[in-house]
Amino acid sequence: MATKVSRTVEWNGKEVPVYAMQTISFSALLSQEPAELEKLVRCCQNEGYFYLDLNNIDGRRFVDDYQETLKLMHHFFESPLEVKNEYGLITPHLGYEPIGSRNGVLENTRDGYEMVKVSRDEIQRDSPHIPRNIKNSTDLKILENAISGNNIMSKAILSGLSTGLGLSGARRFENLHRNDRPSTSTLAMMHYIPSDPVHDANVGHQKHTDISSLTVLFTEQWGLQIRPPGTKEFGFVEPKAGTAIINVGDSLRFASEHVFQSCIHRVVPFDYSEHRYSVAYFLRAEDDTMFVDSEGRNVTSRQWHDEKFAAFLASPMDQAKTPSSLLLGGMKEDESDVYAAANRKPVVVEEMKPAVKAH
Ligand SMILES: O=C(O)CCC(=O)C(=O)O
Ligand SMILES: [Fe+2]
Repeated sequence: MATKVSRTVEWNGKEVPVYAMQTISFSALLSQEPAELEKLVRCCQNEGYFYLDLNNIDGRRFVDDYQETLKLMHHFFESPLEVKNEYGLITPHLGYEPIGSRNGVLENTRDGYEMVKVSRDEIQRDSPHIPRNIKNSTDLKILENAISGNNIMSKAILSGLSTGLGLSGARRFENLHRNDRPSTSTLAMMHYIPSDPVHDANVGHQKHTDISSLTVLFTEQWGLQIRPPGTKEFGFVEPKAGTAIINVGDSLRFASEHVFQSCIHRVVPFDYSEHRYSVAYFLRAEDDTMFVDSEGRNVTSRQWHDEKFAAFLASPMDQAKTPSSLLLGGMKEDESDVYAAANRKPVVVEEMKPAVKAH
């Protein structure tokens, strides 16, 4: 099925597609309406992404939670770097990553965002490990609401997919994502700094598929681009008020026996002068879930997470040596991507090491 382009926008000196995305109603999903479940299954099989419409009585609270999270993020990111680095990156799914911890979206750049992650397992502990500048009881409540709300949305989607595919009992996808089992599920809060792709050393977010089973993303700002299966170029995802952007990640692709599409995406500077904020919840499978990965290997969910995270953090040289099946979860691109190299004046970028704290 050909992917539809809803319109084009001018970006980087040319007209670029804005990809049309299906919308799934959270309300219809809760009632498991058969037509909605069929549409949901088709979205995951054909494209690997969709909007989740939260403009209804059950969904609006999650949009409100996102607004609260945004305020908390401003407070966190506007604190001095020493305060943020004091928390550091405790484990790959918990902690702070400063700007430039990973490769950027263009050759010879490092990334243009800082990120703080609070994991679902951590927020449930008696004294969770949380940065001290977002740790009062109001902050903890905001983080708990965001994590539980995103968990509820993503579980409703998993449940709809299981029913839509006729899976029962232990074969249902929810059964690989039980709430009381250890997992790397986490809430990632991101702040992208203004950047000019031609001159700046820190630009965007590298091309990848997500490690997760499902990603629930909130953002009000442009910048996210996807590369739908079979298309020849990246195009924008239009942010829409009252909706979350959902994409399938590698784990659900593997759990579906590689029938669902894991979404190839990246983040580019849209308005070069803008600070951009996004919140992604990564619902991940229980650590010891077994999958067959894109190379036919038997791996646990945790192993896939750890290997792919190491590839995310690897230097450009080391990353070039890892198979593309790791960064792209076995998804194929039809034609090579010219933006990454063509838009760059040759610059020398000092390699920056991520601030990973030993604990
Ligand atoms: O910031 C965004 O819009 C997407 C971020 C993303 O792709 C990720 O964190 O995996
Ligand atoms: Fe992503």
